[in-house]
Amino acid sequence: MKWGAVVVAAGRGSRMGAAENKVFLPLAGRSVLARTLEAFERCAAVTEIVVVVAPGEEARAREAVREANAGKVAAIVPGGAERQDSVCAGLAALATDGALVHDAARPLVTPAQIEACCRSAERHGASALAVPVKDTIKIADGDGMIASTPERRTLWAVQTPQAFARADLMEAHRRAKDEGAAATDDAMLLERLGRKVAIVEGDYLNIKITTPEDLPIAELLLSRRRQEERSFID
Ligand SMILES: Nc1ccn([C@@H]2O[C@H](COP(=O)(O)OP(=O)(O)OP(=O)(O)O)[C@@H](O)[C@H]2O)c(=O)n1
Ligand SMILES: C[C@](O)(CO)[C@H](O)COP(=O)(O)O
Repeated sequence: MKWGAVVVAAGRGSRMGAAENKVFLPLAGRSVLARTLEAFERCAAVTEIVVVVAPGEEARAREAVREANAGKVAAIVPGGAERQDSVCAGLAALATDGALVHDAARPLVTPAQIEACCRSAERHGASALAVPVKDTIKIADGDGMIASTPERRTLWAVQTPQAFARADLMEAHRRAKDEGAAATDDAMLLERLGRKVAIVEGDYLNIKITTPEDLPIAELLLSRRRQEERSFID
């Protein structure tokens, strides 16, 4: 199957509290978006990338594409009010049968993880990168009291990329829109139709840049990764 990626970058980054969209903040000398695009550019399984940006941020996105030397970027399209709307806009511009969806705000994703999601989706129909939850999770009632404790061994913290047959995901988005269903990730849209999504175990380093402390952590992780790559070559 040919794989294309929708990289969604059209959020506001309100929890980051920066003066600009967090995906354009610098991370080890390049923007967060450029770092993310580099990973997809380097993944052999991906043939095409669509970047979804907030209207008015197209020029900044083009700059990130240049920084990343991302020749696979086929289109930069405007996103919508919610992440779900932005994914939908990206899917419409993608030409491949396979569709990966990824948050621009997860710049530490690796080409190997992207490839693993593609292979798992080819086998199972759809897949999502995730890690086992380490903490004990509580469900609270409306008064801030603990209501119950779900069995931890069944819990996974889901990340992106998530991989689908493009037609299946477009249909799931169409159904969700018609039925007024909102989802914080794309796997949820297939789940609600009773479709299976396979978990691909990723790693805890594929963090989402969400709040200010995430940026220095990502810098540290990137520099450690570079050191490891250098010592492997030496
Ligand atoms: N309308 C939206 C909202 C989010 N995103 C993208 O979806 C990813 C994950 O969303 P999140 O981390 O929540 O980003 P923001 O919405 O930008 O952050 P916040 O919720 O703090 O405003 C990000 O890459 C973001 O740019 C998007 O493309 N379009
Ligand atoms: C898709 C996602 O990154 C999976 O962890 C996450 O759900 C995005 O959520 P957010 O509310 O947009 O931060």
